Amino acid sequence: MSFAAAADVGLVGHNRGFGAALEFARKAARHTCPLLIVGETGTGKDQVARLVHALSPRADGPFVSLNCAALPDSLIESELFGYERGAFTGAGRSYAGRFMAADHGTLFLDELGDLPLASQAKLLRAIEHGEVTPLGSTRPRKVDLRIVAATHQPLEAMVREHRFRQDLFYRLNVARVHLPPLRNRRDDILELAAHFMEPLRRTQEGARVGWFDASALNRLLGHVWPGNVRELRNVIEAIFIDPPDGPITERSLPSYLTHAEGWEDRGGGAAGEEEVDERQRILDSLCATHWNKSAAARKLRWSRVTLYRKMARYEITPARGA
Ligand SMILES: Nc1ncnc2c1ncn2[C@@H]1O[C@H](COP(=O)(O)OP(=O)(O)OP(=O)(O)O)[C@@H](O)[C@H]1O
Repeated sequence: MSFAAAADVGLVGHNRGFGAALEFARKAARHTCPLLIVGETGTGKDQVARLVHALSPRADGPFVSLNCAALPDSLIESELFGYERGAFTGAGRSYAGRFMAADHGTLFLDELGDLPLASQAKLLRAIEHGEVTPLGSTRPRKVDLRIVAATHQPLEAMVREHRFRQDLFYRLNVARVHLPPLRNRRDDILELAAHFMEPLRRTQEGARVGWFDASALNRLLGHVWPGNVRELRNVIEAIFIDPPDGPITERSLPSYLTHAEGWEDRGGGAAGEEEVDERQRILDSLCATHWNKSAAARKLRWSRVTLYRKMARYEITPARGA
């Protein structure tokens, strides 16, 4: 990955699994196929979506985002597809909607797993036909954009439980970036901490803050980080509310960090990383060969049987028609 490009949108980290995910995102950025970014809350999905847009041929076009969890079901469709004046009570003027606003650019659908089932069907139609029909209109409008979607929810399981449409899942799961949780990339914690401290050090008070002492370092490196990078950023900001003069000790850390039990590494972290790497390599080869599994298997120097076995293991679903 060109880390310079990642740094352009403020992405920091040299962990192998994270680097492999960014590398795949960078490659996928050049294509127009939809991209699905998965990862726990606070792992950087929004940031990666912006990176993909910035590196894409549509970089000069708009980047428009919609958080599917932030709107009530009744408003999602009018927000996505727009409406005509008088389409419903209160529609005093027409509204183009986010799809049209993202024309020639990227539409980022955050928290895709929260999109209501009825809207999922309309979204699929809009993607497949490249057109949207605003509420209250019968005239479809052409739109040319790239969809990047993100979710922290297990979409495969939601498909099995009929909570997410299988056809939309297949349409969006063509290229997938998995961002590892911070607990599986603890080698990035200190670099990220330094990154978040840098602007805070620019004040007179902040400039006197030193680095973490040994006990504070233990706390940082041993914490589970359920809120991932966002939680780490918040912890750093909290330290600078009443900044210490000199090294940062345990006393400067939020109390929940020093009272919580540390995370027991049972070897899962390293294995998790390797798995993320392998999954990315498989997706990379499949995307590069347009999901031709014989060609992808050759690229990976595996037999087709091995590729099928690994695809099943990592729940990699073939794109429709592949
Ligand atoms: N690799 C990184 N380098 C620097 N900052 C990062 C990185 N990853 C995440 N952040 C920062 O952490 C915060 C959360 O990131 P972001 O909003 O992209 O996460 P997310 O996965 O989209 O979260 P959510 O699922 O809750 O929407 C942001 O302030 C972002 O700038």
